[in-house]
Amino acid sequence: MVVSPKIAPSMLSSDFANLAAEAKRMVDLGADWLHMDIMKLSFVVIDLNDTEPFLVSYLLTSLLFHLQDGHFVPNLTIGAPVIESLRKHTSAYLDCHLMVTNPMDYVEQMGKAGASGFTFHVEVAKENWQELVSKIKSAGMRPGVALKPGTPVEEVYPLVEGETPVEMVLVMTVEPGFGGQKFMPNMMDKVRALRQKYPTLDIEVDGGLGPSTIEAAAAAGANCIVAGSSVFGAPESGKVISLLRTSVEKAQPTT
Ligand SMILES: O=C(CO)[C@@H](O)[C@H](O)COP(=O)(O)O
Ligand SMILES: [Fe+2]
Repeated sequence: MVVSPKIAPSMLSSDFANLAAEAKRMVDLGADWLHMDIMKLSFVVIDLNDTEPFLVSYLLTSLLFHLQDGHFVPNLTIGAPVIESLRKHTSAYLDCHLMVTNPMDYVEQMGKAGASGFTFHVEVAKENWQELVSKIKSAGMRPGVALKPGTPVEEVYPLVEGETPVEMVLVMTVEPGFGGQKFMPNMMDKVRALRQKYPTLDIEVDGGLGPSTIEAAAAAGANCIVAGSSVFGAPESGKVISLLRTSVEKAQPTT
């Protein structure tokens, strides 16, 4: 075994009202990591004519706050307070995927909240990735870098080879933003290129993974598998988790 499989159910597809119980259920069914998608709202539509003045002022203040960051993806999910609450209920590895435009702003709070891995997007960290990676490590988290489908894989090479390297590359196999989308098989070229160059690197795939797509991802060399709708939507989630693991194990070269 060169790299060990890490099966990471995406909690984006879980019942948010029962997050702690859902996390325990996944760990009991064999999950190695819990994948937490942290996204920021892109745009707010409000009808000002029909709104109380105090609410208008509150909404405008929030909107200004959001605009400092929020235009990476058109969705709003969870943040550090939820990670902090969940951490009280589980010791599992919380694999946090930050879909925000200013990841640096979140390092300290995510570290304090109890995040285990902090994966930022290369598209928004071209200028400051070295400082970002150092801060993530100092905050006690494992740094990872993600790339969107349209981003060439070469863009992450310097981050893997840097003096303070990232420890995981996350290849997006759908456009970031939502669960339940269709897997993009052509992204496997990126995974193959990464695996050939870095035999022991953790390579994560995220988006549309499940029984019908895992073979392609595992054969290309992915070992960390994020799966949301295929795991939570299955009648027997544990069977899907085991199948994902077996596929990764089978595809590994034996040493
Ligand atoms: O980062 C994302 C979406 O932006 C993912 O982590 C999804 O949550 C994966 O969900 P499925 O495609 O497996 O349903
Ligand atoms: Fe994700």
